[in-house]
Amino acid sequence: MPWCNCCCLGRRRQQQQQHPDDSAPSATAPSGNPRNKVALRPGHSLMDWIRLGNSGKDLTGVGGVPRDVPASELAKHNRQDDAWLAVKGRVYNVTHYMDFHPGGVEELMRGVGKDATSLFNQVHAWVNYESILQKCMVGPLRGGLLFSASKPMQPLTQLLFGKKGEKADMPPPPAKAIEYNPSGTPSLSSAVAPKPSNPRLDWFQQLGAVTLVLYARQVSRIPGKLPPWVRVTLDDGGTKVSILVCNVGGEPGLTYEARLELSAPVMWPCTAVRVHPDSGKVEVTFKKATDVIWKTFGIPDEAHGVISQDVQAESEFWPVHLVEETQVNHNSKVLQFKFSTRVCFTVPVGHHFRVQKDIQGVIVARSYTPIVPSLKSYLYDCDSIYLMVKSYPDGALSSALCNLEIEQKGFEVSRPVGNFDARCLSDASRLCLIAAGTGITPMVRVILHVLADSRKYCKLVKLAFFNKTEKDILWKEQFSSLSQEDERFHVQHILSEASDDWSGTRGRIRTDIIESLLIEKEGLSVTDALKQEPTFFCVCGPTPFTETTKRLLDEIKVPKSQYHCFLG
Ligand code: HEM
Repeated sequence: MPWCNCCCLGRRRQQQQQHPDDSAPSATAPSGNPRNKVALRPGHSLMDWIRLGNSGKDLTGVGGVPRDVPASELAKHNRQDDAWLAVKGRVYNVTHYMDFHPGGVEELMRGVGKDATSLFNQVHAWVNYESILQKCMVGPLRGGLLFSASKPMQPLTQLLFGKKGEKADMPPPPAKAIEYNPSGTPSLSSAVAPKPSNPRLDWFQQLGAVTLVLYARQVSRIPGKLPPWVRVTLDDGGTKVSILVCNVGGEPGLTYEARLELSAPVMWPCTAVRVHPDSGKVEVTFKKATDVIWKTFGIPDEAHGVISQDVQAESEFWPVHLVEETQVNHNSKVLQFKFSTRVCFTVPVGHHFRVQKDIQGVIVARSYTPIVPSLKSYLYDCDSIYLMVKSYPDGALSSALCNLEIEQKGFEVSRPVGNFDARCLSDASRLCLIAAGTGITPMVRVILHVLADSRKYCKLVKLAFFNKTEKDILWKEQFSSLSQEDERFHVQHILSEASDDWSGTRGRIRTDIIESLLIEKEGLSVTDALKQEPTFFCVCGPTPFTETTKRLLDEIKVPKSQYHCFLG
């Protein structure tokens, strides 16, 4: 078994050892929490760094004129007061960045004077270094390979002298495509490992609605397989539809695109997108623009039916705008966004996406797990996204999000990212959720997913929710109402800085709190409790919280296959 599918932390480390140059999207922070970072001195936030970059100061140390850097020259700049490093074929002068580096000077020094690509990727492949360090670039590393990073690389001249916010104009590498072949046999398979078969297309209609159905491959629940998700787009005329199915047959990054020209226009947004993870069946329903029975659904367009290993996925971002906001507590809001173009996604339970914004010429990004409008009404428009955002005083992105005006644009979201397969919950009759702060966000859809299961197999969902003070607790009333409405759901609040009148549990994550989730009868051991009731744990919070909880679960001998840590 290459890695444990049920623990992001385990997977992340193993991946790093095997494949230092692979990005590990599953390890990105799903909750929007700050990671395990050092405390930066006042005046050294990301916003301060952006201001310094825009101040006109030469941060390259070489007058801002790009030049080739041989490895021998790079090696000489290995001191804290004269520090260069190379990432993915480009050399950066990080001397001024030292005190701004969220991981601290000591960590950054590990990469100086050399090609730090592998080290960088091992620690945080998702970091948008090209944008953050754009004003520090010395030039290409002579003999080094220019990689395509999270976005297509920007040409050197543009990075050094380009206009702010300008889009990269170097084309991304081509997708390795298998052209549609009506016989169902892929005509070119050299670059794609698995042998996919083209999903079958079907449709049905009512007077006012049409449903397009794709039968993609069945998805087995085994490590390494990912649940499918779907992106739907419609052109302004309402007839050209694209349905992109991702992770076809559970194969990470394998996509199939149905591109159809409909017989008559339909309305946007689509009224439903359903994905059945086990069968791989996808259904997309549109309201017809005119109530009339169609003779055919239409015709496939010439680009229909391409199966490809999607190498552009990480550079695909979609603009969104704010449509509504709800204050949740003193520093957090639920923000409802809509896509600004005719696109919508399904996001698998426990998956997240990157939200990014150009802030004074620097692309600042953070991961957020989408939630639902509320625990009571969790049906919403296909083209809406709900984010729970906590505003951090120094958080460039979170404060920009929390200070948005209605209808304001400027933010973009990526495709869904993650390695969680919610089907791992289906064998558990008891689910124990351990969350801290905004680490609650992945739990929201996990809870609703389990409680909505028509088989009602899960008898108990227990949430242990850690916060500092009572006013920090997110959705306290909503969780309390849910526990009154559904007797399977229980919530326990634990506060680390509780006021004197707090009658609930106090402290931080510890063994007895975890055991109390499991052991209902006095004297029962953890092993017996686990045997009596098949149990699954989900954990999410800031990285130290998650690491500690993982260690405690290991200590009390909860099998690794029975917990999942969302790295926060
Ligand atoms: C190559 C040597 C480097 C090492 C060993 C290193 C190490 C670290 C560590 C340990 C952290 C904190 C823990 C974590 O977030 O997981 C961190 C955070 C961070 N580092 Fe680095 N770093 C390096 C290079 C860089 C470079 C070149 C940049 C350029 C922009 C950078 C930007 C950041 C950012 C933005 C964070 C915060 C990440 C987040 O909030 O998700 N680091 N780094």
